[in-house]
Amino acid sequence: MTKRVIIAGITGSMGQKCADLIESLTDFELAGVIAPDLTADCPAAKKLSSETKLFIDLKDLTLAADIWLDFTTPQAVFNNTKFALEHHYRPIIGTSGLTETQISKLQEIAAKEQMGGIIVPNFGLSAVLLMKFVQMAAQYFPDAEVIEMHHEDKLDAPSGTAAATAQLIAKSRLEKPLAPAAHVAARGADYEGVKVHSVRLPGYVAHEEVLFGGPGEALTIRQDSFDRASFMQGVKVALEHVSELSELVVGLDKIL
Ligand SMILES: NC(=O)C1=CN([C@@H]2O[C@H](COP(=O)(O)OP(=O)(O)OC[C@H]3O[C@@H](n4cnc5c(N)ncnc54)[C@H](OP(=O)(O)O)[C@@H]3O)[C@@H](O)[C@H]2O)C=CC1
Ligand SMILES: O=C(O)C1=N[C@H](C(=O)O)C[C@H](O)C1
Repeated sequence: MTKRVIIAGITGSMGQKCADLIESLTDFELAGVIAPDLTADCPAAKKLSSETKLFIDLKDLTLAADIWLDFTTPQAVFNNTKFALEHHYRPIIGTSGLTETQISKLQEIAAKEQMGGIIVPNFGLSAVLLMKFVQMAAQYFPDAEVIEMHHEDKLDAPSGTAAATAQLIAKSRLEKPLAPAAHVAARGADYEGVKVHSVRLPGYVAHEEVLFGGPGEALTIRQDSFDRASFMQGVKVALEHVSELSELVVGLDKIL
């Protein structure tokens, strides 16, 4: 049966790419889209089928749909996900910026509503694998720092991927790091004792490097998204499998 999808953030870079993806898939249709400045004559709306409903505010959104695909902003994502769960749209959340406390709260709501869904810090396969590999490395190299590099339009820092990577390193370490955690700006932000450095430059898309250091040796793990196309296979997998989830999970590896 065809699954009906709502895209939140349709006027953005990822929202646009996801609309094209859904258009190309036979088992999915774009039932509705939402963005605060959306108008019927804006370029994002003009490309859509006349069947797709346009919304600018959650309070007006009443629609029969199966899936909520969110690429909005760190400010909007918590309320959007809550709304999706409470209206029984299965959330696929690509937007960065959810804190651990917010994720726990959303997982509680999902359990109460008996809804499954997925929060994906990064849909790129190279980033999913990087996050697997860093967990292994952190068991042997407790000293690690993360450098994330993104395009100049990225609003938030550090990236959701870097925050998730730092948390995975912190959880996987078996010993305390040796390096002192000096709290000065030049040493980066501190995520559970893992330093994270954010770079914003034109020409970049989305990149992450994790440096591990030990006595007399070092290990570097790096991934690069050179194009947003790198995220679309992961979005497709999430669309295909989100309905199999019975809780709100974090990470694309949960359904790969
Ligand atoms: N998980 C992953 O693999 C990836 C995640 N991302 C994340 O996705 C998010 C979006 O990225 P990107 O598309 O590049 O960003 P953009 O800034 O291009 O798009 C964000 C869009 O969200 C819209 N928006 C803002 N508030 C709301 C709201 N309350 N409801 C609906 N729409 C809203 C904005 O509209 P307006 O401009 O009118 O405010 C804008 O169109 C970011 O958090 C980014 O980090 C990005 C790439 C991959
Ligand atoms: O804003 C982006 O571009 C990206 N955001 C996500 C993040 O914050 O980690 C995923 C990817 O890095 C691209």
